[in-house]
Amino acid sequence: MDQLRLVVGSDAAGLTYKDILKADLKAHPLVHSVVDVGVTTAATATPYPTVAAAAAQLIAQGRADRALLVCHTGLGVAIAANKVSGVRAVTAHDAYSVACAVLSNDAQVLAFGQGVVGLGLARRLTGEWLTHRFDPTASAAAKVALISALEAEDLLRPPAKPGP
Ligand SMILES: O=C[C@H](O)[C@H](O)COP(=O)(O)O
Repeated sequence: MDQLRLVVGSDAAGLTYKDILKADLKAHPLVHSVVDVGVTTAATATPYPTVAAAAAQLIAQGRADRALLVCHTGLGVAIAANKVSGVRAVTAHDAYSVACAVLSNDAQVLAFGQGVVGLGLARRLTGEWLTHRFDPTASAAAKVALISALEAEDLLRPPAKPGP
């Protein structure tokens, strides 16, 4: 199984978990590298969208394979990461969802809530997450391609106003 180039990031509310999970990841045989986009101290006020965008952009640029993001709930970092074109981010706190996020949705970003999930479970889920790989020949791929098509066609843009 290929090693993964990872990014980790958090706001101050997710810093404790982010640093522990980062250490776990750096020691894992399925991990090639870990880039930390911050924050690095509890006094750092960088807001969660800024951190999430920095991590997601590394993925969109092809400089990382996956990101693990932590905030208080795991919700805000996922919402923000999903604003970066080509990035699919989910919040998941159970093993089945973590597996399906990769196998079904080809999500590159996993988000945890430090205020939601226990540290032991977060560490276990992180280890399991590393073992999952999306199969581009699976039927799920066509549905993931539809997500990409939504971005490419910019279907969320308001329709042009009719002419006079
Ligand atoms: O989703 C947002 C996160 O939980 C964040 O850590 C806390 O955000 P808030 O301070 O805006 O509630």
